[in-house]
Amino acid sequence: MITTWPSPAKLNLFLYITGQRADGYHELQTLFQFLDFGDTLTIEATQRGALTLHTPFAEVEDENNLILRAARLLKTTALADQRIDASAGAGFSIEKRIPMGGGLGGGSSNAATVLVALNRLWQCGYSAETLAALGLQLGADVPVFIDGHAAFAEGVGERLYPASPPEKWYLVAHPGVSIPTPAVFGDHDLTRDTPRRSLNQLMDEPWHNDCEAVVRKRFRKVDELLVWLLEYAPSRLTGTGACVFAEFDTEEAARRVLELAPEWITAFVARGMNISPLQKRLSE
Ligand SMILES: C[C@@](CO)(OP(=O)(O)O)[C@H](O)COP(=O)(O)OP(=O)(O)OC[C@H]1O[C@@H](n2ccc(N)nc2=O)[C@H](O)[C@@H]1O
Ligand SMILES: Nc1ncnc2c1ncn2[C@@H]1O[C@H](COP(=O)(O)OP(=O)(O)O)[C@@H](O)[C@H]1O
Repeated sequence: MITTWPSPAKLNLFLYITGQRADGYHELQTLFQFLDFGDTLTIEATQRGALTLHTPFAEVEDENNLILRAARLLKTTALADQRIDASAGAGFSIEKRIPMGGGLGGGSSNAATVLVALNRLWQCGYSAETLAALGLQLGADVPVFIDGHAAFAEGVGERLYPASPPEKWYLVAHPGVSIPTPAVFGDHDLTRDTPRRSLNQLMDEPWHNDCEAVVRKRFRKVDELLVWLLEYAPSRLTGTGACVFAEFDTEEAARRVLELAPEWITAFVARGMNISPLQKRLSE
């Protein structure tokens, strides 16, 4: 049977770096919200054993593709736990809409969707907590996509607390550059000592992203994009970039600005969602 699954994008509505662990990873306080915009995965569970991506990416070898890495991880784990046998297989196709390396979490979201969907299709019976722990091995943002609820995250993103920020409309814009996460975390000028605050305190204060200054300094296009957007609405970076978002109370207001966007800007309008489209699909 062929099934289709949403794989939504996320925004980091704020992102603060509060320290650095001994292993070099940065301690964050961040607020995740999903978008009603994302990729669509088509998955066919088979009994032929193989895990196949029918729509390979030009930019990513199959071996490194998070779709197949997530599928392999679930298969290995479920085989060891004797929840499936070696004949469990799957074929994947994806309609990719989320720009890669954009800070919109596309790769992590694809991994989460694959774990959740195969858990259902292969009837592995793992809880969301177990899937999230597995997903964390693939990327810090995978657990929030599995959990499916907007969340305040601490640590490197593994401690999640459900949150319900306003579901605003966003103009999300891509400056045409891809920014690798390590380039930002490795920058000497990065702010790494923002004091830790409670969620209540954070919700009451204006929101920022500690990566923004470094990204604006290193990538002129991101700076130009923010200068342009800030004329119209509060705007900032998501994740470690490259995408930025401007927030609006209505879709019409966001679309009016979209129409004014200069040609070099690729942008779309989407709504913030506190329950992810994947979560909604699961409860259908
Ligand atoms: C900071 C966030 C916020 O959403 O950025 P985006 O990737 O979405 O832009 C994520 O948590 C990113 O997590 P994740 O996507 O797993 O990071 P990776 O690409 O695996 O990290 C690449 C490298 O960045 C550094 N890194 C990453 C996360 C972190 N909290 N501290 C770090 O220092 C590490 O050197 C790591 O090896
Ligand atoms: N299925 C996938 N979708 C997107 N990126 C993937 C995928 N598999 C592996 N990657 C790699 O992960 C990197 C980060 O991707 P992504 O999660 O979309 O961006 P970000 O971490 O900036 O939000 C990409 O640049 C790409 O090399």
